[in-house]
Amino acid sequence: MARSRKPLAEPAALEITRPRLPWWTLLPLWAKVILAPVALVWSAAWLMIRAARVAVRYPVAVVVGLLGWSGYVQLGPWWLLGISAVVVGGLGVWAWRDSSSFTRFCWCEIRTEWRRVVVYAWQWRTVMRLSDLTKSVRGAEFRPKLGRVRSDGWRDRVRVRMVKGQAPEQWELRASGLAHAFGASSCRVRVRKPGRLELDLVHRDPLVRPVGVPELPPVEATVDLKRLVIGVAETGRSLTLRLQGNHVLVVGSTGAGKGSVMWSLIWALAPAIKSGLVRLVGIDPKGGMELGQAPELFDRVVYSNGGEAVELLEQLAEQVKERAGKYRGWLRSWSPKSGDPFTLLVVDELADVIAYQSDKNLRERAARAVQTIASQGRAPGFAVLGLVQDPRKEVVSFRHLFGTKLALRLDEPAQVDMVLGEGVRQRGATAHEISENTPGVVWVKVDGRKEPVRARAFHVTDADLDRLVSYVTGREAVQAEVLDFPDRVRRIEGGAA
Ligand SMILES: Nc1ncnc2c1ncn2[C@@H]1O[C@H](COP(=O)(O)OP(=O)(O)OP(=O)(O)O)[C@@H](O)[C@H]1O
Repeated sequence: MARSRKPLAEPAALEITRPRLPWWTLLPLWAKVILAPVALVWSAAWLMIRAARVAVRYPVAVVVGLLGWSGYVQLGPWWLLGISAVVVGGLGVWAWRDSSSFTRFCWCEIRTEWRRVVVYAWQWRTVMRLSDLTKSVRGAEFRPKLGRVRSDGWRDRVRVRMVKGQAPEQWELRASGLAHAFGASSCRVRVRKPGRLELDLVHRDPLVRPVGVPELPPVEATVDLKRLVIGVAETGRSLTLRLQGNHVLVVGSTGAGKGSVMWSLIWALAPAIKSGLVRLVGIDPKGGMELGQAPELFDRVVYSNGGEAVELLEQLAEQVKERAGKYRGWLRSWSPKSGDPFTLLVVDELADVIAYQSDKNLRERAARAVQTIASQGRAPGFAVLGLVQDPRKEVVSFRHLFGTKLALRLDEPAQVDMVLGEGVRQRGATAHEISENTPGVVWVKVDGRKEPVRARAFHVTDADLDRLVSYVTGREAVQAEVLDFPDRVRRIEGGAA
């Protein structure tokens, strides 16, 4: 039987892409000869730039490597070992005698270089691809460039050059994934300049420990009302608040530490309160649970949200107008030479006064007065410190009048947006994630500054408040006498207990 020679199936067309040769291979030989020296110089310059970049990014590794190599060549292995032991010993003594300067100038540098190589440079390409932050156009891949890395111990600051056409919002959406990929607990995205970002990859919270109040300054110390130190930022710098020409809104759930922000501010004002330069006026609708701890510091304090509180607010609103009239054509804004005291109005639960008051008339009068003080009081030397538990619309409708907003621990992400404004949470201000174990930790947003700041207010204890009262009044604080509970024997002897 004749066997058919026909194949079972037609072979498939060969489907391979034609190899793309570099453009210069297509040049004629004479052009290659002419261009060879130019290419050589260009390659040498490129190599030198790469080497310089490595030296800038890894100075410790490069210097140690070069010194080690030249020591080995010139002196031999035993000398090199001896010198290395002496250097390591010297560094150990430095770390032991002055750990802060050692950490700052030496350990930080070593850690930075190590983390750059091991964590970021090593995984960069994979993480960028898996996070969908690369772009492919006609077979060419465009990848964000890893820039300078700086490791501060508790966070790594990683600079990035974005791919053209990319937006910071794309990075903000992927922040959580990036944090997990690089083994961090959170990632914040900051825009440095067009096309350049800085990622804050946070590993641990530097604010877990409470921060005690600083020593009270001498009574003659001058107080800068534009820079009052009320705590410590996570970067280790002081957290300052501006009172002159400003109003401050503090929002936090119950037990979040609103009291510590308020008392830290009053602590910073102490010399000015003593000298009469600053006058405190307070409203505490919770019956004095907060301001009642140190009423001696206040010029006037009301412990309700009723008629008395509303009258006080209206008096202040009237004073704002009077002062504005007095300063007209004389002073542009309040200064100590006006002879008037700078007035700080502290309202412990602002919502109780302007929103939850059941009497509609009182509520509206209070809201009108607070609005007058907040909108017209900056220049004539009035500031409002409003503390709020519940950032609902009725309260936060006043938000735009407060130049500085502080969000302590909040219950939901939406509340963060209500307090700090849209987009601030995406930039990292996750006040709803503050732990219940760290009262006093706060996100601060100042109008006109894009980046929010995370910090912890000083922890002002009852003993500190007693010291503050003695400092301002010059009298010893009166301590309540704690009596022993009568024991059983005395009760029987004396009849009824
Ligand atoms: N900055 C701080 N550092 C350490 N502990 C703090 C700090 N602030 C407050 N605390 C502690 O947290 C607890 C609650 O603080 P605080 O009463 O100030 O909260 P609050 O927000 O005013 O609460 P509430 O709304 O119920 O009045 C207190 O036990 C206090 O000692």
